[in-house]
Amino acid sequence: MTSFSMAEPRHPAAGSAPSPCQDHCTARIMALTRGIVRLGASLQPSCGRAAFHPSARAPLLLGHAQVLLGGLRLQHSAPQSNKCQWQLKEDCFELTYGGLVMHFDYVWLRDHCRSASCYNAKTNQRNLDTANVELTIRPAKTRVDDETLFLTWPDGHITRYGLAWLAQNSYEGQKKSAVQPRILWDSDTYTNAKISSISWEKFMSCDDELKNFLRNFLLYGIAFVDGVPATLEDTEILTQRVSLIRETMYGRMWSFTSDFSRGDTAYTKLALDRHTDTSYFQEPCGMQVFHCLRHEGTGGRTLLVDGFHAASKVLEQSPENFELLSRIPIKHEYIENMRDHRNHMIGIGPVLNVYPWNNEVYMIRYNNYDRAVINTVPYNVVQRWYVAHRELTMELRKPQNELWVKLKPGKVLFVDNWRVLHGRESFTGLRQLCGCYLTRDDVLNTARSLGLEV
Ligand SMILES: C[N+](C)(C)CCCC[C@H](N)C(=O)O
Ligand SMILES: O=C(O)CCC(=O)C(=O)O
Ligand SMILES: [Fe+2]
Repeated sequence: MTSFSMAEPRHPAAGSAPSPCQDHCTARIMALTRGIVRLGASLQPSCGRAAFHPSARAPLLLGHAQVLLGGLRLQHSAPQSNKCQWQLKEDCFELTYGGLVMHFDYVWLRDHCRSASCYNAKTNQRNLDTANVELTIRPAKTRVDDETLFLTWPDGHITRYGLAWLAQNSYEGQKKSAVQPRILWDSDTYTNAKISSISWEKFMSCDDELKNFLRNFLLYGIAFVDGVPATLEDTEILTQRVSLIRETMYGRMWSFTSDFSRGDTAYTKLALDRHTDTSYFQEPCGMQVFHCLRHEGTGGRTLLVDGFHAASKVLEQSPENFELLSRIPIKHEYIENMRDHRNHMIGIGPVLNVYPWNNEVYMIRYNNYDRAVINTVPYNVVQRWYVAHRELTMELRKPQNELWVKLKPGKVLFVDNWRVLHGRESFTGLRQLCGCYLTRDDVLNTARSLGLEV
């Protein structure tokens, strides 16, 4: 399944300036239109910007395009060049470019005009009032040159679209690629990947190292920093290099031990089965940071399991169970009576949250402790949901999927709480853990600012 495999990283929008790989791409497109690129032949670009060519990102479309190009019946259209063909269809504008057949709704085209009066390029915001676009609008005139489509609208306004821009922003060009590239893992594959921990000094001082750290964190959903001074303050400084801290009812930075100071099993010495945290938030916390400041005793190892890997197995084995887990809304709840007030949190959403256009899982909400009463579906659906939930649980519990680590003072663990489940072994003795939750948007923002395409 494409959505679960490691997809090509996304590339920045190609500008209109010719890129060094353009000739290379053009040659391939010409080859394609002549039908001499074999199905399955790799279109991997030989230069970094070749993703401007849509089929470089979606080589699977190649064979499809060959067939279609061979049998295209063109109406109201003019072949503009070897690599681009278009036709004004009744309900959409059809564009074939770089081996990709795309369909654009006419209102969409008017709405996405990037002219100075319709779009503010300084703020990257739309100026055009979409509500003023006639819903039956059609272009009065169409022209395509090598790299640009020109549409003249009935009122005379002209929109220019880069063909590469259209390819990149079309449904067809987008649906096969993962929004968030990832490498699914079990214990062996993660261990064999030998992702080295980054040292605290490098993490704090070198942007390239931080970028590398974030790349791995986003690909695997976990990452470690070593040699961090074992204090809450230093842990806080560390995390702020990556993101804003997400404050919750547990505080901003938290530090906890088995004193049952809060009404939750986390604050005991008991084992905790694999789970995601804050499933009882409408938007569960994106990332979690753990730093074990001290442990004098036995046990207490941390368990990590790749939830996306387990979900991909369910999809492979029984799509109907995957579907149930991604459709049925489930409630999670946190009820805590504090001395002077009460916390009551409710989060509702499916166990597997997927993007509908590519079935890519972007968030798993799995916490059997905090799952609330199911009353959102009738009993016969509940039955099927339990079957699906069981299958996912079995996957999550396979010993080969369990990565066990012992957190020690100095070793900080980052967990993508939308993906990787954590748990812990029971323990004896004094054990103190500190950490915080991070705002997912800010982690991704930092990653993008360092040049990562996520
Ligand atoms: C991390 N910290 C100790 C502060 C909170 C633990 C929260 C535990 C809760 N059952 C959940 O899974 O969300
Ligand atoms: O004690 C631990 O290692 C983790 C406990 C836990 O699940 C949590 O704090 O979210
Ligand atoms: Fe937890």
